[in-house]
Amino acid sequence: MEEGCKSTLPPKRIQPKITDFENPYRLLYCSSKCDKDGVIEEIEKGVSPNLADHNKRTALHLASCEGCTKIVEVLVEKGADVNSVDRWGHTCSKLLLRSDLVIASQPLSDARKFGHEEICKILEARGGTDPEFHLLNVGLGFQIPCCEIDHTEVDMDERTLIGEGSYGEVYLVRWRGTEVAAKTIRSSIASNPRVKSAFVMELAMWQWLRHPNIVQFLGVLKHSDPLIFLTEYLPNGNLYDILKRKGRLDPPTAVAYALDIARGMNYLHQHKPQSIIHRDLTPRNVLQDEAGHLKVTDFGLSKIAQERDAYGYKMTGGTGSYRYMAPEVYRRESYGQSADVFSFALIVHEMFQGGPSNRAEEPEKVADKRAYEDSRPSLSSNVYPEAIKTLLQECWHKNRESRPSFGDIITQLELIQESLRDNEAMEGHCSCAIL
Ligand SMILES: Nc1ncnc2c1ncn2[C@@H]1O[C@H](COP(=O)(O)OP(=O)(O)OP(=O)(O)O)[C@@H](O)[C@H]1O
Repeated sequence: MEEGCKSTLPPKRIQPKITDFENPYRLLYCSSKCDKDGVIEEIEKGVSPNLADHNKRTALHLASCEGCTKIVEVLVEKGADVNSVDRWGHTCSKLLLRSDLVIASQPLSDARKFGHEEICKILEARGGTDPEFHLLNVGLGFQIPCCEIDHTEVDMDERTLIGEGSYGEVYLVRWRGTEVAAKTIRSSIASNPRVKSAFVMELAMWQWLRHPNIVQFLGVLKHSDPLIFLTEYLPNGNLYDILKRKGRLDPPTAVAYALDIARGMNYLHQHKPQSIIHRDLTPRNVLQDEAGHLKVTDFGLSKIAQERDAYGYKMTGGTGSYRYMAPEVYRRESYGQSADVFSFALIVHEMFQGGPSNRAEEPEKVADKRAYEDSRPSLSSNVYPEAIKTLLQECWHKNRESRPSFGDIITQLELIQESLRDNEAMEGHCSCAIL
């Protein structure tokens, strides 16, 4: 404590912020990470076991997906609703199946989908139920595991344009009384049956994913041409626009945002049986929800962009992704999860900086210099806490094996977040005492 700082007053209370993760995210995060102590700690603090995120995904949904039997036991013991239905209700009751995998919005369905037998038994014993599924065909000539939505349920005439990406336009539409985003895939792209089927297969994978920091996929519009799929609507737009509007973020907000992205990415990388590598993690592919939390979107789709390249289509790098591209990806070498860690570091750097440090330079030139001259953004400004500087240097290390995993990044960011809170509390305490 600083000299002259009296300890007679209680520390100034830090007002909860939109980016505060204490509630409910810690319960949800601990549940998805099978952290039993963390879950018990949160419940003992008074957090409801039925507390849910913006999409009404509860801790039980997450633990059931991840196969965290011990967490499921604790939650049901503490009164968690085994039949809680998320925001999308039974939206995927019409499911396209190739195997006996299922998608649904209830914990039992989540557990069954991932083959967590023991959890299924626990939930069934407590009266857990499972929605109904059907075999359907999306009109591609073969059956694929993808949730299909009847076009009569979405009034495309009432659509509002939100933006445009390299695949097509994105609209705000109403579906069953809820505002959702409708992403269109240009006919020029989707008319190629191979590209279309690659897209739908990626979407099919996306539908299985459920995490508070991953944009929720809802389904593909039946017989749509251009191909249209629905995801949840994130009203606050993307991180690129947020940074353009707000400029540099204060360290607690930047760290909270970084944690959001890292948690979403960790979920993708830990996905079983196959890890999901994003390949195109950029501020434009990170969206903000009403509560101020960030969610990662469009993973896997860049794979198709590469395929499109082979067919003569434009690569996503042209829209700015080059700025975030790992050197090994740019050099067209083999790459893995650590390529996403590299992109993540550049995004975090921008959050502290208020935007890209080399705006004037062509994105491709930037990527080239990173790949062949080991050029990296400057960390000389005093806006970066020391621990953040160290983390960024590790994450954009030229040797990809030296980059940390997202699990490690989360641990480090949580420590940084804690120390920022301590500093804030200490500063508040000191200024109160002095006043
Ligand atoms: N689910 C969503 N909710 C709200 N806005 C969205 C949603 N998805 C995309 N958008 C907005 O629509 C615009 C276009 O998004 P899209 O994902 O098609 O392209 P992009 O990510 O900007 O570029 P690219 O396709 O090259 O990656 C962006 O401004 C984005 O913020």
